Amino acid sequence: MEPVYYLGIGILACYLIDCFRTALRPGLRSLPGPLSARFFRFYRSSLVFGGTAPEEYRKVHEQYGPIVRVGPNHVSIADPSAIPVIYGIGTGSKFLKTNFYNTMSPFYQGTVMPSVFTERDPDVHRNLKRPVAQLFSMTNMRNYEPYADQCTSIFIDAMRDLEGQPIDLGAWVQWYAFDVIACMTFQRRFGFLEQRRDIDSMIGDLDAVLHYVKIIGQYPELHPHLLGNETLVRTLKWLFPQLPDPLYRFLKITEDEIARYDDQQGEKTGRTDFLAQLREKESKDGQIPYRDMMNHLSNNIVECHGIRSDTTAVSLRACFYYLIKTPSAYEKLVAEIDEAEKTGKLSNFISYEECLRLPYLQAVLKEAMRLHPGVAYPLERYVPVEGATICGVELPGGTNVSVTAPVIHMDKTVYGEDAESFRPERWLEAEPEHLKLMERSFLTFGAGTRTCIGKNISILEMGKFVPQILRHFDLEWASALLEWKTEAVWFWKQSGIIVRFKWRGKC
Ligand code: HEM
Repeated sequence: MEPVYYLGIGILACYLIDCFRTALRPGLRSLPGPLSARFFRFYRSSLVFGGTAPEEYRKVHEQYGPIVRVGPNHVSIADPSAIPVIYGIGTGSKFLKTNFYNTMSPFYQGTVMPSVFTERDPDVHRNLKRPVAQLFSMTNMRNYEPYADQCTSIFIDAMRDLEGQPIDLGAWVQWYAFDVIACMTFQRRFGFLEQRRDIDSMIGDLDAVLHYVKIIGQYPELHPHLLGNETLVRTLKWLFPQLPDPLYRFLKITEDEIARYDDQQGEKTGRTDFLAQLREKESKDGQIPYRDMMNHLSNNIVECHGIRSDTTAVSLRACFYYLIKTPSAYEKLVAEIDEAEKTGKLSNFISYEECLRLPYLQAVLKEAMRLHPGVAYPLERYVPVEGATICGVELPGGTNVSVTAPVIHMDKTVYGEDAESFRPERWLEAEPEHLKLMERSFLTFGAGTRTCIGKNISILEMGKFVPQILRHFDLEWASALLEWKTEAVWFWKQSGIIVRFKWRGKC
C-alpha cells in the first residue's frame, strides 16, 4: 500500500478516536439526545441549515426533554431556570459568548473590528460599551423621536398614495426600520421609503452575506480561513472586483457621514442623532478614537453581516401579521387607540411617552415578539472552566450551552396551555408573581450582561409606529396564501405579508 494511504487511515483513526473520546465525555455522556449528535456536529448544523431552526429545536426538545445534547460539545436547554444562570448579571458574566460570534465581526482597515455585539472578552466589551450606553438609555429616547416621525410621515403619505392596492408590507417595514435607524444614527435616510425600493440592492446584498453566518457559524473554526482571512478577502476582491461588498458600502457611508458632521460643526444644526451626541460627549469626556467611532456608528446599521434594523422589521411584521390574523385583538387595539385619541391623549405623531400609556398596545408588542422573536438561533455561551450546575445537571467547563427564544417562549408552564396562540391579554391578566416569571423567560432581547442595548430604540419605533398606522388605516390581508413564510438565518425573517391599506379618514 502507498504511504499516503497509511497516512489517510491514520488521520481517519485519530478522528474517530477523538469522536469517541468526546462522545463519552464525563458530564455530557448521560445527557439525552440523538446518537449521531454525540459524535458529529453535523446533527446540530442540520437543525439550522434548512432555515427552520425554531421548529427543529422545538421538535428536539419535545422528543428528548428540556436538556438535550445536540452536538459533541453542545447542549441545548429549554428550561427558564437556566436563563439567569447562563446569561444573568452574576454567574452569567462568566459564561462568555462562543466563537460563533467571531463570524459576525466585520473587517475595517485591514483588521477585524469586534463590536459591542460580537466582542467576547468581558473587559474589552465593558470598555467598548461605556461611551455609548447612555445614548441607548430610556431617558435619551426623546432625542430620536423626530427622526422616527419623519419616516412615519413618508410612510403614511406612500400608503395614502397606494391605498387599496396590495402591497408587500414586509418589505415596507424593512425600508421603514432601515431608514429610521440611519436617521437616528447620522441624520441621513438611505431613501428606501422615498424611492419605494431596495436601492442598489443594499438590503438584498446584505441578506445574501447573512447566509454565510448561517452555515459557517456552525463551524466557526473555519471562519479565520474564509471571510475572516484578510489575505483571502483581498484576493477575492482583486480577482472579482465586480462582487458586491455590502459591508464596505455601509462602512464607507459611515465615514462620509462623520466627515459631513465634522464639516458642518461650526453651524448650529440642532442635531440630536447618535453621531451628534457622541461628538458632543467627546467635548466633555475626551476624544473617542476614530475606529471606535466607526465601530459604534456602523454597529447601529449592520450586525453580523446583516441589517441591524432587521430585528425591528421582523418584530413589526409579527405585530401586523398577528393583529390581522386575530380580529378580536385588532379591534381591541384600535378601540384603545381611538379612545385615547377621543380623550386628547395622543399627539399628531404619537410620542414614546404616550404609547407607553396604552397597555393593550404594549401587550400586543410583547406578545408578537414572544411568538416570533427576531433572533431565531440559540444564544450560545461557554460554560466557565470550573464547570457549572444548570437545572441540576453538572456540565463540564467549555461546554457550548444555549437557550433558544422561540423554544422557551412556547413553554406552557410559563405562558399557559395556549402558549402557541396570539393572546396579548396574557400579559395583562397574569398575577404579579407569574408575570415576573413570564418576563424572566422572555428572551427576545437576550438577557443579563449581554442583553440588547438597542431594546429601547426598537420599543420606541414599534410603540410609536404601530398605533400611528392603525389610527389612520384599516389593514386587510390581500395575499392568495393564507399564511406568511418564514426563514431563520440567525434573524427569523418573514415574507409574503401582502396587505391592503384603507384610509380611515382621520388626519
Ligand atoms: C426588536 C428589535 C431587536 C431585537 C429582537 C434584538 C435582539 C437582540 C438579542 C437577542 C441580543 C442578544 C444576543 C446574544 O445574547 O447573543 C441583542 C444584543 C444586542 N443588540 Fe439587539 N435587538 C433589537 C434591536 C436592536 C437595535 C435597534 C440595536 C441598535 C441600534 C441593537 C443593538 C444590539 C447590541 C449592540 C447588542 C449587543 C449588546 C451587548 O452584548 O452588550 N439591537 N439584540
